[in-house]
Amino acid sequence: MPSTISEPVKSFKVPLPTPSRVKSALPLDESTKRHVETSRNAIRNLMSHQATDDRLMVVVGPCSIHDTNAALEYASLLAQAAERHRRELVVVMRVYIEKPRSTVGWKGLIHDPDYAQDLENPNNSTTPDLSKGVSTARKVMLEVAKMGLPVATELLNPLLVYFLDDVVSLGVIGARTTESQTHREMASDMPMPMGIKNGTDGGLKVAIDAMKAASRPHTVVGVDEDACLAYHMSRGNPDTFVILRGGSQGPNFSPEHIQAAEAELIRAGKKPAIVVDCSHGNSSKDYRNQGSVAACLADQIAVGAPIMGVMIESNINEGRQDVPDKGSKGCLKYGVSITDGCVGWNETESILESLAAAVRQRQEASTASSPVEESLPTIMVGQSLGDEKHTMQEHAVEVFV
Ligand SMILES: O=C[C@H](O)[C@H](O)COP(=O)(O)O
Ligand SMILES: C=C(OP(=O)(O)O)C(=O)O
Repeated sequence: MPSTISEPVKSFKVPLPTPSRVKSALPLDESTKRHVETSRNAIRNLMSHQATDDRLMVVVGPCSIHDTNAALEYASLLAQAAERHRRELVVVMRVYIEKPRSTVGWKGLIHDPDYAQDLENPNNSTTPDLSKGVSTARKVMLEVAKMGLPVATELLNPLLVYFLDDVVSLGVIGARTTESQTHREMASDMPMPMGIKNGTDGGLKVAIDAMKAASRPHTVVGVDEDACLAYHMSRGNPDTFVILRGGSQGPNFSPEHIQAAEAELIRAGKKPAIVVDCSHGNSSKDYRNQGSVAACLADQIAVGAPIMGVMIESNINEGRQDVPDKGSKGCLKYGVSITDGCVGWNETESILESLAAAVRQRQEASTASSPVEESLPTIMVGQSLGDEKHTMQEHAVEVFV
């Protein structure tokens, strides 16, 4: 007969350092701090369709990071590509150190920082090790940021985000937590722009509800400098946008989906800033489809669709591998995802090329058709949207004055 557990949880057994201790041990230097601030502002500008920045954001990188050496090799390839395309693309690296699981599975570097090393050493089975994980995750993000790449990550555990919030340029709320009040409270407290995915069923309303909730102040529970539970009022985060990632009802990256999403955002009084994920529900969870999704998005971008950014799951080598058991020496393939399948580096480069070419076309078209009014509906929309008595162009004028 199974024993019944009815005792309440009395205490947590393994202490974690406080976020402020880890931040002081692994500080942001002044130039990295400036880089984080500049890239957050660049993303904010893209969200508000500033005429001063007509580039496309591309959030690209591994589904998850399990091997920090491979992650940094990937980052150095990406930093060079970002430099090549700096006139067309704002390249942000996915540095995903925590994974939401549909049921169970590997939960990410922050829980299991020694995963790759432990595989090589059958006597070493020390995981999970969150104390080390928070520092390992912070170190890899700092390294990526120092290479000049803005860091994007899914903010999953609302207590762990405070170990990383100063180094992340773009936070994401994933499809499994978009409807969660705790995550909306966390988003309202974050100092960076936040992308909010549609729900796993493809529903956009939960993401728009999350944007509305995150824009307001909330009571948020965290820990103080002495590791005691505490709370404060968040400021409210006005810088949120939706990420269309498809879902169980199918993909949502077609021109009709983008137009419908734009209309829904405007009806809800939100800026029509839309990022589209080429992976997940939009690729039917097959990484080999990401290239054709990106090609369809490039066609739309070239003719001025209101797509502010694109997300791609990419790694050094393509595909995925099952998580080998601890001690399976030599089993782990280098630079291959242990979560979702990713496109490899060569394909990533050609996707970036084609997105950059689409942006050039869009830039050329907008320079050629200079009358400002013609391009107003998609490039000048301000935060005061939502009043249906106003036309888009009137809103644009409000933003200008
Ligand atoms: O992005 C990664 C996965 O899609 C997400 O973590 C869910 O994975 P799972 O359905 O394999 O658990
Ligand atoms: C888990 C992810 O995405 P989603 O929330 O869309 O499933 C992800 O981008 O890693």
